[in-house]
Amino acid sequence: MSSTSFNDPYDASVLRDGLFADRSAFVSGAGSGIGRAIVLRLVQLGMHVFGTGRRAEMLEETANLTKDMAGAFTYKPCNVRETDAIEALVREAGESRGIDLLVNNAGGQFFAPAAEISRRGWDAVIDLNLNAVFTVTKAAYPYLRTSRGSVASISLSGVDRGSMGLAHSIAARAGVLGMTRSLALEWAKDGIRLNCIAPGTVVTEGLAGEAARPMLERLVEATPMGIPTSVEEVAELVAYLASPAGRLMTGQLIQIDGAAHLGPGLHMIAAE
Ligand SMILES: CCCCCCCCCCC/C=C/C(=O)SCCNC(=O)CCNC(=O)[C@H](O)C(C)(C)COP(=O)(O)OP(=O)(O)OC[C@H]1O[C@@H](n2cnc3c(N)ncnc32)[C@H](O)[C@@H]1OP(=O)(O)O
Ligand SMILES: NC(=O)C1=CN([C@@H]2O[C@H](COP(=O)(O)OP(=O)(O)OC[C@H]3O[C@@H](n4cnc5c(N)ncnc54)[C@H](OP(=O)(O)O)[C@@H]3O)[C@@H](O)[C@H]2O)C=CC1
Repeated sequence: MSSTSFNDPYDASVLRDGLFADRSAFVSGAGSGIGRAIVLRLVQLGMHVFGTGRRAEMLEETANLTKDMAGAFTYKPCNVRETDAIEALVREAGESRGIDLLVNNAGGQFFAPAAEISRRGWDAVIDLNLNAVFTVTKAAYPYLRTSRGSVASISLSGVDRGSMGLAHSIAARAGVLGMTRSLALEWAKDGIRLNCIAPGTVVTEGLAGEAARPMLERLVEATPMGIPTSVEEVAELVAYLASPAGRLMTGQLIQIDGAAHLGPGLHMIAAE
């Protein structure tokens, strides 16, 4: 186990300043972890980002962090599982500035063996990680068509091979991957590109709240490269895919995980 602190900031920036001047993004789960890092990088690159999440105070903190940056961040709290409300919010953002980039990042689950997942628990995770992604993506379609924009959906490393303790979440993310590939075909004629980005272990508040430190150490040890994924490198990949360099990237699953998905991998670690 390396002595690297789990969440040291990592300078992953390779894209040029001003890259996204006059461009707009919609980011869900913008108040913490990976979503916040994505917002910060996009705003740094000049974008106007509209963010959402349930907790206003977290979104406000993200806003404070963007104050001196080139672009801008505005937000409104919303639960992505409330279909009418989130559709209205996407419309509001789209009508005010358009949407060049949609980032489906809000998500999460509880870790449990499948035999202990109730039907309500299953439905809750599918609702958050699959149904809401479809709702938001469909609501953004008219604006993405106008901008010939792109979509990045945050997935999970191991989505293509299964993961212990995560049957519900992997099923949902595999659904998003299928949706992404299908829409990459359907919407190619509109110039819209859609990709899934699958991080390995990212030591955000969200994961650290679930797993004790020894579990985090096991997660990192199960990563062949022995390094957790930083929020900054996920953010840079999102920005790259939205940039002109990503012009032909669509329908992809990109696992940014230090080879965790190739095994022995995170997918074999059971919740304890
Ligand atoms: C611990 C480490 C294991 C190792 C695994 C290795 C894999 C590593 C890589 C994975 C990396 C992933 C990281 C992340 O995703 S970080 C983000 C983490 N944060 C979260 O996930 C929090 C988000 N969770 C939620 O928002 C909610 O839990 C959720 C949407 C999933 C449900 O919300 P809701 O409010 O609808 O839920 P309720 O409380 O009303 O419950 C609904 C039913 O679900 C059942 N439930 C809830 N928790 C559990 C549990 N822990 N075990 C079993 N069942 C659970 C609950 O009982 C309800 O059902 P019933 O009414 O039938 O009881
Ligand atoms: N950390 C990790 O190791 C990995 C994480 N991921 C995925 O990356 C994404 C971001 O996770 P991460 O940053 O780590 O964890 P966080 O818990 O910090 O982020 C989840 C974000 O989603 C928001 N969110 C959750 N439920 C809803 C909802 N119903 N409506 C609106 N917003 C919601 C939360 O905000 P609020 O609570 O205010 O609503 C929060 O900002 C998730 O999809 C996660 O599953 C994927 C691979 C690995």
